[in-house]
Amino acid sequence: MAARIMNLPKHGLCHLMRTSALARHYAGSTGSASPPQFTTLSVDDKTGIATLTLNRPPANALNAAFMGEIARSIKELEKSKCRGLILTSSSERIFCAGLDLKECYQAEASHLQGIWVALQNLWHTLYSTPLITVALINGHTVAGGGMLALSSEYRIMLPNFKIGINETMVGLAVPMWLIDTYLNVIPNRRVAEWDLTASRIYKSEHALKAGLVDELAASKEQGLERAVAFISSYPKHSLVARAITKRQFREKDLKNFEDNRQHDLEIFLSNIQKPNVQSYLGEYLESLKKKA
Ligand SMILES: CC/C=C\C/C=C\CCC/C=C/CC(=O)SCCNC(=O)CCNC(=O)[C@H](O)C(C)(C)COP(=O)(O)OP(=O)(O)OC[C@H]1O[C@@H](n2cnc3c(N)ncnc32)[C@H](O)[C@@H]1OP(=O)(O)O
Repeated sequence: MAARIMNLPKHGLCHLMRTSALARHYAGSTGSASPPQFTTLSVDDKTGIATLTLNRPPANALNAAFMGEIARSIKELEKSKCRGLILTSSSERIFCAGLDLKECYQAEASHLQGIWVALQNLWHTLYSTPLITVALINGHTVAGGGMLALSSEYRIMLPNFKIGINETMVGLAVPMWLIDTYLNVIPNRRVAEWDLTASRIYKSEHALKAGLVDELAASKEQGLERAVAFISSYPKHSLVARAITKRQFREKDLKNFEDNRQHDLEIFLSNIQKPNVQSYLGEYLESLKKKA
């Protein structure tokens, strides 16, 4: 792929800013002059396809800064009239392990609020984007990581990894906007209800059979080729009509979310601060450490 890291394309399909200009833009929108820290973004000039690589070792766990960075990149790509976006990970084992649980444990309410608002914004940005979105799931992806994959339009996964939404296992309810996102992929309500109440985690091969992912690829390289083929299958002249159609499919879910945004935040803050949830989180974090 003739990709360049944050460089100006020749043909005008993508009008991305150079890195320094992007940094100035971030400064304007966030009050911070720092350039992207946890992601790399490359754009193929010829295809107009961007690849956003998640790079927050060891697990691409989502904190507010990381989520803000992903959402801002998507917004930039929209403005640049890029055609499609491939989300992938720099790790060979983990696509995304969901929220950074270390930051959810014994944290100040204001910090927890920042995390949840960033998660809400990221979901809204990804779920509503007119870009053609593909998650190239080259590692485990659970909880908030599952959200990233399921909010994309097409999922290509490498073998022998795990995917799913395991919030009830962490002791918390799945928010309605994530249920809607799940139903958009697995429309069988009984299966979706069972999966989400039971915190069901699928292995890649089973996820393909269940329709949770669309394709398996033998390697990241093959997955990238397949992702480009999927995005390129939409002719240029249909992109606007395509985006409007996508929006119409997702509009009800987006409106439900907007109507309940504040309530959703309050539920999260109340649940996450409960002593039993915090105590479970502490044990869960210990169990993750012991694995190492
Ligand atoms: C708090 C929940 C709140 C609300 C939920 C309500 C609504 C849901 C809406 C969507 C939002 C979701 C919330 C979440 O995302 S909660 C996050 C839940 N995540 C998990 O349960 C994943 C836990 N991790 C794993 O299961 C495995 O790590 C994984 C399968 C991803 C990879 O396994 P592998 O064996 O390859 O690696 P590990 O050795 O386990 O991990 C490597 C290092 O990464 C650290 N790690 C892993 N996950 C997290 C995490 N979520 N946060 C912070 N750190 C994480 C792990 O400790 C290892 O670190 P080191 O020991 O190497 O330092």
